[in-house]
Amino acid sequence: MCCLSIECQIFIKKIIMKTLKDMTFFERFEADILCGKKVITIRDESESHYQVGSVVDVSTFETGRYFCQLRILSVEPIAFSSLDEDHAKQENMTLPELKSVIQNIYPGIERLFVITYERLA
Ligand SMILES: CC(=O)Nc1ccn([C@@H]2O[C@H](CO)[C@@H](O)[C@H]2O)c(=O)n1
Repeated sequence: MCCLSIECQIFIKKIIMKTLKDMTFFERFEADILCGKKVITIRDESESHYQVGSVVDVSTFETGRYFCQLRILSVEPIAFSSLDEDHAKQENMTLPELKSVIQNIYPGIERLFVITYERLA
């Protein structure tokens, strides 16, 4: 039995549902996303819940500033060791750059997910 009021439970559920539909990016990637040079993101398991076909509101990680909406096209598992030039190209980076960025964000994590998206106007 939950001791919170029904209003409180609904409020918490709304926050959770909104959080699951949001995505954040580091500010330095905003320009590449907006001009279509960066068409994937690579995330760990905690961010692998995005539903294919859903539309997510995107904001900056640093300040929470909204900057676009993306439609999720696919969510596929990928091992860190299997990342290749094709992934790097879709990130608008070289492969060593991409691996270094990911190692900084997700140190020691092998099990990752490639999320492909399209920007909505
Ligand atoms: C802010 C936040 O919550 N998390 C992340 C996680 C990842 N990324 C970018 O996705 C690609 C592969 O990981 C690279 O381009 C990353 O820098 C990001 O911008 N923000």
